[in-house]
Amino acid sequence: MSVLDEIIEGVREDLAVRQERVSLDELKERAAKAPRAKDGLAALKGDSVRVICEVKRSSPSKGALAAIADPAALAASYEAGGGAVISVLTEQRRFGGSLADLEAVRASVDIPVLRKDFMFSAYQLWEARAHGADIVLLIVAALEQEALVSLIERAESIGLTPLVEVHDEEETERALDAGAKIIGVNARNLKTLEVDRGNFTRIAPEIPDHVVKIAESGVRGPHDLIAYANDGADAVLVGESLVTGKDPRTAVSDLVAAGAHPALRHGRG
Ligand SMILES: O=C(O)c1ccccc1NCC(=O)[C@H](O)[C@H](O)COP(=O)(O)O
Repeated sequence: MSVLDEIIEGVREDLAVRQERVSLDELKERAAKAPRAKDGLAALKGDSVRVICEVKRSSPSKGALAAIADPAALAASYEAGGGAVISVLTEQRRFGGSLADLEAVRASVDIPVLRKDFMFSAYQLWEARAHGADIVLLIVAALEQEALVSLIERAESIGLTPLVEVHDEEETERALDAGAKIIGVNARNLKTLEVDRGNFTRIAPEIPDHVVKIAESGVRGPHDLIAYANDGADAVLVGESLVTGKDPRTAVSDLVAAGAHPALRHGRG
């Protein structure tokens, strides 16, 4: 079984428990009371390279990364550093996250919040909205085409912005066929868990200009952001280097400053 299949099996089991406790109708009621969703698309494209900052305690590739006792405080420091979006990993077994983290982060920042999880059902989208998410991740490798199309439509219909994640050219074609407006190219191979930043270099030219391009994984500092930006990234998604560093606010502001350099402005905005 692949790592992705293993993760999804655990997510299905945990989801079944939550579905026993909270009905879809209850979730919809909570979602109706949640503050209006923020515009994820607008936050991710502009005349500088945007930085998506992740709350990530652990990962299948690295194990424990950081305890993160107060995800709200971490998110606030990301926002203070100039982050454009906060990504909250809500998967529990391998990443140590939760919907409580999502809710705490939502309450602590004004910028859009991404629920980063392994989504395959409308119930999870309603959960995301009910707990304050503005953006949701949809991983092409985890979804049949019909499900991908339907989840994109459903997400948009409830006010969420879908970020569609791909790993290769075939998945990119599927994402475009499904109508994705934001595509994240993940440098992390889901079979080997190795990071190859060249993935973005190879795949970005396949993505039309009107689609927002996000380079995910493997950003260790400004030099990686600049390399991704030179290959056409509108935004980068950064986890490990921020949660393992000493000063997340400064690390984010260094990335944001690099992304605002006039030399990177060509074709942006
Ligand atoms: O991080 C992992 O090991 C991982 C394994 C399997 C599926 C997804 C995984 N990570 C999720 C992500 O996409 C990253 O958290 C995100 O892109 C940030 O990457 P990084 O800056 O390298 O932590």
